[in-house]
Amino acid sequence: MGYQNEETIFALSTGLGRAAIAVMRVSGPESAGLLGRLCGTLPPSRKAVLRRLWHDASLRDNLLDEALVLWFPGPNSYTGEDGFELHLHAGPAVIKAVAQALVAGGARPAEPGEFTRRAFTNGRMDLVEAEGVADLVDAETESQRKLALAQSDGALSRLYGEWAERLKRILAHQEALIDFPDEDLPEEVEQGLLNEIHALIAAMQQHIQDGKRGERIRRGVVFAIAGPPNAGKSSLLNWLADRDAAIVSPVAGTTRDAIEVNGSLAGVRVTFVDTAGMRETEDAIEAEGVKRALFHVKQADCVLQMFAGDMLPDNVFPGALLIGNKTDLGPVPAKVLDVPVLPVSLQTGEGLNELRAVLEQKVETLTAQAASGAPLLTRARHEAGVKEACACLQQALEQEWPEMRGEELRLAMRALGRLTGHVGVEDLLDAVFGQFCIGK
Ligand SMILES: Nc1nc2c(ncn2[C@@H]2O[C@H](COP(=O)(O)OP(=O)(O)OP(=O)(O)O)[C@@H](O)[C@H]2O)c(=O)[nH]1
Ligand SMILES: [K+]
Ligand SMILES: [Mg+2]
Repeated sequence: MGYQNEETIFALSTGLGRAAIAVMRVSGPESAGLLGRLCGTLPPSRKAVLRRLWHDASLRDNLLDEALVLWFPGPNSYTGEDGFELHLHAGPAVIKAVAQALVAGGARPAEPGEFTRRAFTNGRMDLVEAEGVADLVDAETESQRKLALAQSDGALSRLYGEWAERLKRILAHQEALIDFPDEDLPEEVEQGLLNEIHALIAAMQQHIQDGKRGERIRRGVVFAIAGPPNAGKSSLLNWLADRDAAIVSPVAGTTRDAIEVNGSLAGVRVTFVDTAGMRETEDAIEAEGVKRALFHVKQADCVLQMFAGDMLPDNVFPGALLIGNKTDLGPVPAKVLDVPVLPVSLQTGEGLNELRAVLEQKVETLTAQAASGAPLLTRARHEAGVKEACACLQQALEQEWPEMRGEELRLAMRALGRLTGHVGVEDLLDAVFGQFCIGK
């Protein structure tokens, strides 16, 4: 992309707070000068060396710290520019003094995500990989880590790149049909081209279908707990959270606002949402709670539908796990409306181990790897891009005129290009990089 950043930036790449070591990261054209100013001479490339850091080494003015220094000359650095890292003693006064020395040398503090944005600008990674880096920084569970690592390592980008290559070949054939309309190109050329478009559409549709799983891993699997008042929904939430997250009381209609608790099951991030008991009510606030409950039921990946004792539900939400609570007061039926019931007692703990196993199983099913082993899409942005490309290909199949078909194919190509950031993405960049922390 050939675009050079004039400014040299710096940021603390480690978190603030009491720690032994803080890593200061610097990138930009003035890096060599700055590092020389701090420690005298440039250390060897890509080797950790111990150096004294001065406010201005040439003057032996104000010793700041003794630190490990790493010099990363471009273009084979994270950002593609010259850069270096200082592994400082993490005292706030040390960090502040080094930051002041960097500013005195002409650098400025980095914006959130600016290092990775420069890596993108300098062609060191594409947009999908950059998003993978952001997810890796945020990863809390094993499955999030694996997904983000594969993505930042380019697995998803390679899949989109492959599709772009296939599309390029289709376009080339299409152009041949346009350029030689009256020559006797064999029928097979056109049929082969249509077959290829069909195959690509099928691959994209499969990817979109599998995609829900990737997104679930990234943002977590959401369970909504729903049912009539006093079924024991908040009691269930508290057990799942292992703390008193929600108020439990014998008063029907205790919970009004939806209460969310995060945790992890089977190595996957999960969110449980406790909701207001569903019933007809005159109370305006409770009615609002019921409305919110229905909203969460709709949004959830899976509904935990509770009832107590013999207050059987007269409908079951699609895909819901039915939980029959308060077995200590009497038995619950094995099935309701043909859906098996998980019998539990939040009071005595009966059935809770079995319930946990069922929930783990559910999480595994909802986030299972695609059968094809293909990388999963992880964001609504990817889904929208692939859907757009797919829609253009479907449009292409409808077109009688070769020129019109060619135009739809080019639009599909653009949609794929925007995904990885290879075409016209200026407006996208702030959205993608704004979510990073400073120093990445
Ligand atoms: N005997 C018995 N009581 C239970 C059990 N689980 C919950 N309870 C009691 O049932 C009452 C209602 O429990 P909650 O957890 O507040 O029920 P809820 O479904 O959240 O109720 P709302 O928020 O009002 O919709 C409380 O008094 C609980 O102590 C159980 O397994 N056995
Ligand atoms: K209650
Ligand atoms: Mg409640």
